Amino acid sequence: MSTPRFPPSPRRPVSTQGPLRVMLLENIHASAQEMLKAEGFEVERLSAALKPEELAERLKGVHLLGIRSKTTVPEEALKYADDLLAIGAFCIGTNQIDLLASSVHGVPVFNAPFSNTRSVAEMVLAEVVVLTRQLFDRSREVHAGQWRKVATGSHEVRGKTLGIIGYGHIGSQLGVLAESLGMRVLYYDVMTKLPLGNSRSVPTLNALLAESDFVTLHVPAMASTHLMMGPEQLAAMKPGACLINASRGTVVDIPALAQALRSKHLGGAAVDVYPEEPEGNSDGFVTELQGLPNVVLTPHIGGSTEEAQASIGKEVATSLLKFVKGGATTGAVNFPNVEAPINPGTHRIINVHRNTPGVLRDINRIVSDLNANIHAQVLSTDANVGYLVMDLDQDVSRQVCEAIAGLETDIKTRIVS
Ligand SMILES: NC(=O)c1ccc[n+]([C@@H]2O[C@H](COP(=O)([O-])OP(=O)(O)OC[C@H]3O[C@@H](n4cnc5c(N)ncnc54)[C@H](O)[C@@H]3O)[C@@H](O)[C@H]2O)c1
Ligand SMILES: O=C(O)CC[C@@H](O)C(=O)O
Repeated sequence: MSTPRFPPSPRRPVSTQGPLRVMLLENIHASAQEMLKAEGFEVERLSAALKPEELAERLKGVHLLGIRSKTTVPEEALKYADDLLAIGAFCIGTNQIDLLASSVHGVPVFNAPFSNTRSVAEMVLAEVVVLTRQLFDRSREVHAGQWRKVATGSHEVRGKTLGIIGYGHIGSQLGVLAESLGMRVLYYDVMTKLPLGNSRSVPTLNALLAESDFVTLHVPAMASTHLMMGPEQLAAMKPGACLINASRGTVVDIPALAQALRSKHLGGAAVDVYPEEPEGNSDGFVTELQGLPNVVLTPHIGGSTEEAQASIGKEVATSLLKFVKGGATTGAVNFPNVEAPINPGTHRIINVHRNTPGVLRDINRIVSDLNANIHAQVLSTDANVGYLVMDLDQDVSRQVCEAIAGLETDIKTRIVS
């Protein structure tokens, strides 16, 4: 775990006077824009990702940032984003964001942990059939005027074994769908998971690779999953087996996969995610896998269905609104989770501070010196930051807010009135 680098204390509350500014990147669904606009926010919606330097520049004065998987949010982009209240990752993966830096800059990150999982599971199931029947190759041939009616190497999926690596929201749904086609389902996960249907967990990755006709990856991008399918693991797969990766591009060693396909050790592959992906739809793309037989290449569209995107738009916009309006951090992936009922007739102070001893004492001294009455106070901390939601009498709330923002330990303070 890297050491947190706290920004200098802001000395002033975040200004939330006037309409809040929202920047949505990467073609986030219009459902999010509609919800945020309905609250009176100024919403700018762009179709592509921004490079970190441009992002840093354009984040000045922005209160809410919405991204998907292509926008990298490094610490540098957060340094001058003094007004940034929260980031919405309109997807599942949050590996593109420096979560520690966001947390110590007082910026919670919200994602959509379930909304696109069914879409991914359906696409992967389709790919199992497409690969075993070599449908894309046959289709390409007929498009080119070639008639190759062959059965060799084509199989039914009934009775074949699907090996799922990562039995989370996607992997477990996929297992249930695959059983409905008569497949045998094995899974390997680092956590103990409830097997659904007749699926069976195996104790090691190698045990899964040795038995599976199809191996599909559904793990997050993290140090322990980096290149987890390398030359050794690919060699451990059954001859003629197919590999599917719709998780993250860093999980599979692409040159090793290309080699395993060229040598015909593997019978095919479907790849949706790549170590480096273009930022927008007009950019070109090159991978070593292009042109190989029985290889399905898709442009990171596992979760790209209208149903999933509309639902993600609403889910993440709802989290952002609950945070802006009441300070709720439930579901934030990098922040202490707090959700306090609204106290009508009070003003709510939202404060993020360095988690060092004595901060609550200092804050309560300010409240007491200003003779303010506390109606509610909820504090939750993690290793780096403390997150405080406090409801006060309206007449003193602004003074209290300004005094708290002046504390050495302060990271971000605002008032919701
Ligand atoms: N292609 C797409 O468009 C698309 C869409 C959605 C999600 N994704 C990717 O799919 C990933 C999985 O999504 P999910 O919703 O199922 O996540 P999840 O968190 O529900 O499940 C991930 C599972 O992987 C397991 N795991 C972690 N490290 C492992 C390891 N080393 N070996 C085996 N298992 C391990 C976890 O214990 C967990 O059960 C996401 O993190 C995201 O990167 C891609
Ligand atoms: O929509 C995207 O950009 C990412 C989809 C997927 O990889 C996710 O993490 O949810």
